[in-house]
Amino acid sequence: MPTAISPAARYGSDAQYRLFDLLTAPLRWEVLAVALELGIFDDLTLPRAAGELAQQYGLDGEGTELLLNALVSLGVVGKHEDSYCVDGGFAPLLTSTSDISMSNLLSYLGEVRHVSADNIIALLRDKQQVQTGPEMVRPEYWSRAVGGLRSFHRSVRNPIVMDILSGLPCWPGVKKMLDLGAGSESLALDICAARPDIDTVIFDLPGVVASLGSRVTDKTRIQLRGGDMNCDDLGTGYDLIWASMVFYYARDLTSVMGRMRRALRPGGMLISFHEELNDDRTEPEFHILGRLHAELKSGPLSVARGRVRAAAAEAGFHNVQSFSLQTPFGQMELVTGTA
Ligand SMILES: C[S@@+](CC[C@H](N)C(=O)[O-])C[C@H]1O[C@@H](n2cnc3c(N)ncnc32)[C@H](O)[C@@H]1O
Repeated sequence: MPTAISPAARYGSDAQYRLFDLLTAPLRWEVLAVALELGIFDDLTLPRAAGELAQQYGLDGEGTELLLNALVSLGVVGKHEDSYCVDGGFAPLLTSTSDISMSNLLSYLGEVRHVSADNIIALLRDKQQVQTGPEMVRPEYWSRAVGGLRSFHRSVRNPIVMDILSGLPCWPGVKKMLDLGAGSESLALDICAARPDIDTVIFDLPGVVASLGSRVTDKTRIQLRGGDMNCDDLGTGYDLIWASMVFYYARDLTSVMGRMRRALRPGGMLISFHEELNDDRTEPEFHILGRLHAELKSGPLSVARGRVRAAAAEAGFHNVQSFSLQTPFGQMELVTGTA
């Protein structure tokens, strides 16, 4: 007998789908954050039953199974015959002992970026009254952020940066470079390992630099320089300046660019690595939403489209060029110029 009803393959409007997806979005993160907090991924490198894990953590058995099923629905854990195991592609990123673990990074970024609806309203009403949230324009914020930045650099960012640097035509000739607003010693260490003939200068705020000293053992190859890029001496004779996600703190970007141009040897290269927003400052979503908490707290930070290129040209850089790159941390713009 043919069935009396013939359901449509897909009901509802795109807008309805989008709204239900937005409703679900925070839960995706909360479930992942719970698993990171409990260290579940470290215990799921081999298949385990929900009951076993519940017993190990002293948790409710039924609830643990619900949580594990939710992790399976996210696609980060697999389930086979009632045993759970972290998915192979995610294992090195989510287990805490892996070299490229993102577990500390995700917890750090979750704290920095996420903000409750109540706190957004409080920030909109009177941000001076809100005691919490990232104050990225204050030097003290960056002294506390070093661990989070280090974990970002090691797990995700440095392999991308090393690929960019080693692809530069000028790279084989680079003997001295500056990592401006480095945030951690991690890139300098990777450069030192790949190219022991390069001397790297790490320039950052004095509080940040002070906390990096103990991690830099080879002080002949890696030099630490504390200061404010707006007014303090950046050093001289660089073949390359790498400036990544630091221009938000330039009081006058053209003037800082001029200081960088003079710090380079003639013919040396500046590389800027920053996001760029569209002219309406509404895209890309990753940067707009990701910065909302920090910007509600401290005012707009993100770099507008063309801003770096224009400042580089105004400051006298030649052959200014721009390249858009897709990265796991959003679309980025690489701007290069020659001194
Ligand atoms: C968003 S982090 C970027 C770190 C790293 N460059 C990266 O790409 O991940 C911003 C960095 O700029 C540094 N910074 C902020 N203001 C600065 C200033 N006036 N002079 C030099 N560095 C500054 C901070 O200490 C921090 O390390």
